[in-house]
Amino acid sequence: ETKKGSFGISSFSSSPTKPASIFSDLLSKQAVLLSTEDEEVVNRKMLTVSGSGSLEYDFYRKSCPAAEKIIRDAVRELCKSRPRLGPALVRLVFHDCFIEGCDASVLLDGVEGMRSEKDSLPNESLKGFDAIDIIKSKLEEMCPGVVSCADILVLAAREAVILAGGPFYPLNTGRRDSTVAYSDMATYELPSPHADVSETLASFASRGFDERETVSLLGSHSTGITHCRFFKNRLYNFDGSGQPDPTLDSGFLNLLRSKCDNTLPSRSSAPSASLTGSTLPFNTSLLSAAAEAPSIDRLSSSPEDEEEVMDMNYGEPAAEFGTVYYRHLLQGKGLLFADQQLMAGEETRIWVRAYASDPFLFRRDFALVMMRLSNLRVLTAPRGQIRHNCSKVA
Ligand code: HEM
Ligand SMILES: [Ca+2]
Repeated sequence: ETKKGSFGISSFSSSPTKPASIFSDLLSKQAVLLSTEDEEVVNRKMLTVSGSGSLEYDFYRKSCPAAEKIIRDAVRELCKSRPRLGPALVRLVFHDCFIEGCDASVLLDGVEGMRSEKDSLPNESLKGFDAIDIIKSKLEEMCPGVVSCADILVLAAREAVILAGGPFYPLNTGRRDSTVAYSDMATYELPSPHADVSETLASFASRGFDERETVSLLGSHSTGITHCRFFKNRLYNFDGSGQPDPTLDSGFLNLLRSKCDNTLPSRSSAPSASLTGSTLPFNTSLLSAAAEAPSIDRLSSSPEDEEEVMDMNYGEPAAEFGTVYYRHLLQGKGLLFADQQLMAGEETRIWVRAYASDPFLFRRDFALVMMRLSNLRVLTAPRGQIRHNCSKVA
């Protein structure tokens, strides 16, 4: 079992001035397990500097002491039989927190007068909702009406990061759930896979993330899958040119073409057949692509046999979480256009290089940025509510 604090801690500076200095102390050393009390001290110190507002360390210690353990065990258990669940949970927390903060707004079903975020275009391929429901019902049995769906989301995603080989990061709790979904915002403000580097940076800057943080967050793309439709235009018809994206390495192009036919949604035709790749920006091209594509049951635990998907690591042996993603970018082998664009920005390129060559630096930065993501605009009492069922307002 991965222990809290097992991420390379051997010394701790007692009067740190900046989070970064704490983390470099903590994470650039060889792994040494801390005793439980030491862990507690370190976690509290890191949380104090992480700026999570009125959230609290171990918020449920009295009201539902087993909450965090129930979530951790459930995620581990579920991921054993569903290896694709973990990455889906990490993506889910990003799509929640990016839209009006970590308030579980993404989980709400649409009702009369309110469209759901789930049904917005960028969220169409989100999965893992059923897993959150399973975890929530376990918690409701134990302590009804106590643990928020928003806390479940961030804690479940943290566990999934660890299962993917990523770092542990401490999280405060006490988030509350929204009473509304922000469908339009989800449609227009989630970043596009077709965005260039300045669009991506602007999008993350609007949520308070700088270049370095944006590059480190994208390291999440070293786990999970992507559907071919999100990068197919790069293989066959980039920018309407009828040609592939010229920045794609040619061996890599052939590999991707062998996995992703140039037809939608059939798998059977030859890769070089017609040139139907999408060429327009996110809101238009994906609307049509998504409309043609077979719908995927987001609750289903079965493999995605209905539509072509590509492993984020395209089947290469699972290397270290994070590092492999940045090394691929250095080789021109980013899967999404937005991924590869990190090499087109002067400052983003510097961080890609840094993370490709220094796994400890990446783990440190990734832990910090996931803490920041998990604390975006949280709702705390008396605002918000605790839902009983994560897909419905209480
Ligand atoms: C420019 C920003 C980003 C864009 C354009 C983007 C886009 C995408 C796309 C198109 C997919 C494929 C989804 C599918 O085919 O089902 C994906 C997958 C994924 N994304 Fe992102 N993403 C971005 C940032 C992030 C961030 C910040 C995180 C987490 C902190 C994240 C985590 C993931 C994960 C874990 C997957 C794999 C999901 C799975 O296997 O089910 N992404 N992303
Ligand atoms: Ca939200």
